[in-house]
Amino acid sequence: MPTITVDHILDRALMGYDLSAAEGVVLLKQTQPEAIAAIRATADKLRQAQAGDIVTYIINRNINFTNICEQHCSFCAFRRDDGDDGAYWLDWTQIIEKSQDAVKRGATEICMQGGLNPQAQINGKSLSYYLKLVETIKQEFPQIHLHAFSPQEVQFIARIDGLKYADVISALRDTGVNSMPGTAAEVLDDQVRRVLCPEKIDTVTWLEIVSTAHKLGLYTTSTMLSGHIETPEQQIGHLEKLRSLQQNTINQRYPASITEFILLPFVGQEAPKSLRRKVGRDQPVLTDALLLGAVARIFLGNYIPNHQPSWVKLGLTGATEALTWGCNDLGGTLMEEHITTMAGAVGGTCMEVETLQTAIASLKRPYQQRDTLYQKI
Ligand SMILES: C[S@@+](CC[C@H](N)C(=O)[O-])C[C@H]1O[C@@H](n2cnc3c(N)ncnc32)[C@H](O)[C@@H]1O
Ligand SMILES: Nc1c(NC[C@H](O)[C@H](O)[C@H](O)CO)[nH]c(=O)[nH]c1=O
Ligand SMILES: N[C@@H](Cc1ccc(O)cc1)C(=O)O
Ligand code: SF4
Repeated sequence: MPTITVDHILDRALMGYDLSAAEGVVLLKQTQPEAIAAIRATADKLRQAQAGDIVTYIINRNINFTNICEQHCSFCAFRRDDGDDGAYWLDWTQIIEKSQDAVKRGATEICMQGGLNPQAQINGKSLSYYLKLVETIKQEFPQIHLHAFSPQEVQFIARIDGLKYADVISALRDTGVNSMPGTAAEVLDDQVRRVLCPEKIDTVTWLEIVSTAHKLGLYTTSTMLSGHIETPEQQIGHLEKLRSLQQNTINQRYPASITEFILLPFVGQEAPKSLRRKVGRDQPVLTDALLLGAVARIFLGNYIPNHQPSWVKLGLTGATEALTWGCNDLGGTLMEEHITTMAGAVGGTCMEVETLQTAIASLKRPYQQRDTLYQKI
């Protein structure tokens, strides 16, 4: 594809037009340095117009309450069977201690997700267990924003208890969940999902649960697990589904929407052998993640203004570089990270506020602490 086509696509994007899927694929397939530089520059200009120069971060803590999981996603090094080496399930005291420590260290958010543990029930009800998790944190720390439970976890509860997704989400919201992570999206393509996560919810169900959350007033994030077996066409198909969902959310005037897009490059080092062998590398390819992040900004930015790289997966240097490829947020301090660290990620498990600030300042951009919904703090 001649560069003239790329220039034409980028010019139209700068004028505010939405990219078509075919145009998105053209951008992703570029290999010439000049074309890639032009894509980066366009993503950076759109970032400035859509989100401004300030780079945000959040003081938050991850709590992964258990890694015991009934599913077997082919990318996941975190899951264990009950009784396996390294299997864990936090008790209520540990949950309170971690929350207390988070609050003491200035966290405004707890980001909570876990494995799908069939034993996590109270009086035979999965929902009762999850509500107790929420209550345990919220009774002690009502001020903390609880960002919790992926669409897959919502479906797990609904399936076990025979409930509608809306009933599960309303109950979680009424008990103290304030927003939901848009994880379990992986790649929204059922052909890819058959290899990556055959036991997970399908594409339509992920979209349905996220849309239901918005209808019920819960903001969500959105993610993509990239850099494994997916094609450029499937990557763009994923972005197209997120964009349509957000457009519909806006058109229907739902009370909440997607706050941000987070690219999650696959870490293969300790991932189950079959996928790791198929992918053939241990760590993400930074240049691939940067280009895909830039195309995501161009493709989604009219509707999803905030884009975050993952310092856990790319390292802080890689994530800082992504701030010049369309990203405007450096994510959270996290305090602890297990999921990708167990997969062999090199980025670390915790960031000090000063470290994030120094990284942002190295680009001569201003920094600002935010809350989960991107309000300044
Ligand atoms: C581990 S799950 C936790 C919540 C719940 N068990 C679920 O699957 O929805 C959270 C997300 O971590 C990401 N993740 C897991 N393993 C990863 C890996 N090896 N590299 C990058 N991201 C990974 C996936 O995108 C996954 O949806
Ligand atoms: N929690 C993890 C993130 N990012 C989450 C953000 O810090 C935050 O929860 C979000 O911006 C909502 O405000 N990224 C990872 O790679 N790994 C995590 O565990
Ligand atoms: N970043 C996601 C949560 C997340 C957690 C763990 C991961 O490995 C990846 C993503 C969100 O805030 O919505
Ligand atoms: S990604 Fe989530 S559902 Fe899949 S195996 Fe890991 S913990 Fe379980």
